[in-house]
Amino acid sequence: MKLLRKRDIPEERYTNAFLGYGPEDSHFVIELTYNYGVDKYNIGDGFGHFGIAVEDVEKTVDLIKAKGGKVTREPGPVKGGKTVIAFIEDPDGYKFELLERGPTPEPLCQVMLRVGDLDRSIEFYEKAFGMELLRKRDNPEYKYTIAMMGYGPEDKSAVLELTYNYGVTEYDKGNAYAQIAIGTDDVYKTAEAVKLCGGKITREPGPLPGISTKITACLDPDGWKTVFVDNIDFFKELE
Ligand SMILES: C[C@@H](O)C(=O)SC[C@H](NC(=O)CC[C@H](N)C(=O)O)C(=O)NCC(=O)O
Repeated sequence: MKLLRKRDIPEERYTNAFLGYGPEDSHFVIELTYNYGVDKYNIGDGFGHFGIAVEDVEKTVDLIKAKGGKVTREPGPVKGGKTVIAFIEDPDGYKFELLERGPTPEPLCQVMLRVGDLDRSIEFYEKAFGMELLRKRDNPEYKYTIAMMGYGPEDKSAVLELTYNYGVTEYDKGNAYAQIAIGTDDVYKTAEAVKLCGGKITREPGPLPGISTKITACLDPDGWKTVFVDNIDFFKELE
């Protein structure tokens, strides 16, 4: 990944770094936040992983090992499937799944979150966020079902991988993973749609104090947070 941007906000005592495989105006990126003086967080057990598509999982794992990285699951076909995967962990304990795929414009391809009721989540992300159910796969042998939700095909854009483990309705969300962010043309209409679908607005739509970027924030039925950012305001911020 490349470091795309770093910004320090001393008045709020945090620093951000934005990392990804392409520019922020057209790619999914990871926003890392360092809060002054805080060096440990609880990741909990609800957040799953970020997915990264690579052309050769085995080779990537060798490189990661050579650089002293932590591999938590060796390369091999996913249990109950064919895709070659591996899991690695960053220094803060965030998990990354490496998925073997052909070349893609968006290697940073998944955010996996565990949910307590898959159909409830699918309906929410379809109706409130306008996402599409791209794929649903049940794996009875390993007692889980996944649903891929997104705005474009899995091999070309980042998707949300929702995982339901049979019988598990609640997870500890910890205090480390924060949110996904999605661009919108109208934060006010987005907030209305979220409210109509039973989502909880945690920040009413409007401009952020100090800068004019309009945002709104909400929680899904499991309490996972999403921030919507006005597209035009965001592009201006990047200029
Ligand atoms: C290719 C795509 O389908 C996957 O990678 S699924 C990955 C799979 N997911 C789960 O097992 C989810 C349920 C699990 N109980 C959880 O909550 O994480 C996975 O992680 N497989 C691991 C393996 O070693 O194959």
